[in-house]
Amino acid sequence: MTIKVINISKKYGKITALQDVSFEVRDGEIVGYVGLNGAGKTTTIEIISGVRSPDQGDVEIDGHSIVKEKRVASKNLGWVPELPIFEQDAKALDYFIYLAGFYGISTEDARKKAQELFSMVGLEGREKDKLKNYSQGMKKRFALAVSMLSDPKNFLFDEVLNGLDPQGIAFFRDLAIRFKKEGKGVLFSSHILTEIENIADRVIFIHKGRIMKEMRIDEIRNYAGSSTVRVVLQKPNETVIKVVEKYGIPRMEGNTLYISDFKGDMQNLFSDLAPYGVNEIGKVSNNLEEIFFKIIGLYNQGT
Ligand SMILES: Nc1ncnc2c1ncn2[C@@H]1O[C@H](COP(=O)(O)OP(=O)(O)OP(=O)(O)O)[C@@H](O)[C@H]1O
Repeated sequence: MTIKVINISKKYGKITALQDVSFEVRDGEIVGYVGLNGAGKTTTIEIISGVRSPDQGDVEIDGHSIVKEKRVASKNLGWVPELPIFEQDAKALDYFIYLAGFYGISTEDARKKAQELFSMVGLEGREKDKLKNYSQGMKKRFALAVSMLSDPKNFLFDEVLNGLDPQGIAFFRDLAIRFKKEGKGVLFSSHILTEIENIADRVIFIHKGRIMKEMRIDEIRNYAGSSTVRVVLQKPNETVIKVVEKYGIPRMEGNTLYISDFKGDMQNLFSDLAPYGVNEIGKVSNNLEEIFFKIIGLYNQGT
């Protein structure tokens, strides 16, 4: 177990940003943290990283409390913020060496580390540029290099793909996969489910500060791959459900019948439903965005 979020809550004045949020990110696992803008992702990540305090609850990083043992706990944590802001007039390399000082790394060792890490994040040749002149993508790469100073076992990527070019997106995705292979844990937040579908092992859905659901990626894929049939009936009654049970998992909403995980023949279904007057019949796709909306309760169509 690596990152353990235990019942954290956070309010900003009257706004409840987080309410009783708990989850884990284990070794060698990429966990997607998905929610709409304002759902509470950044607040969660800032609390895990120790830059923000929870009103209640705690986070353990490899068994160390971020609230009570911040120094030890945060040593094993690398954090790439959503919008790294480096307005310093300082040159990237100088600032990197300065920050390395906080980790007890000497200037000489920091220079060596810089060579390795600037090249690793694709910033070689740009060491002498001023940070304020870096592009957003470069700032993210720089934040990543800084986050790797203590060679942490756990990473927090907050909307890291946002605003990146395709090369930058591929870079951060590949990196997350590499970390996973090295047995590290990665929490990867995003407001777009498809963005993390190909890399995450599990997805945690957050909405209005609460965890709505946790799903393994294969469960999400199965869900997306299964089809749902939607039938609008003229004269439905309570016997309909029994009649269509053999086709999948039925559910009535007013005059509309939904059969999720549909297996069978549409013609046969049509005949079986004929006595109830079929107005409309058809398959509904379950794309990832629909699944997302369904899970967070903003969408009632389909299953
Ligand atoms: N410093 C703050 N002061 C007051 N309210 C805040 C502050 N930071 C966040 N909030 C509010 O807390 C809620 C959660 O915000 P948060 O930034 O954690 O969401 P998010 O999921 O990261 O959103 P986004 O995808 O837009 O970054 C929102 O309602 C937001 O307006």
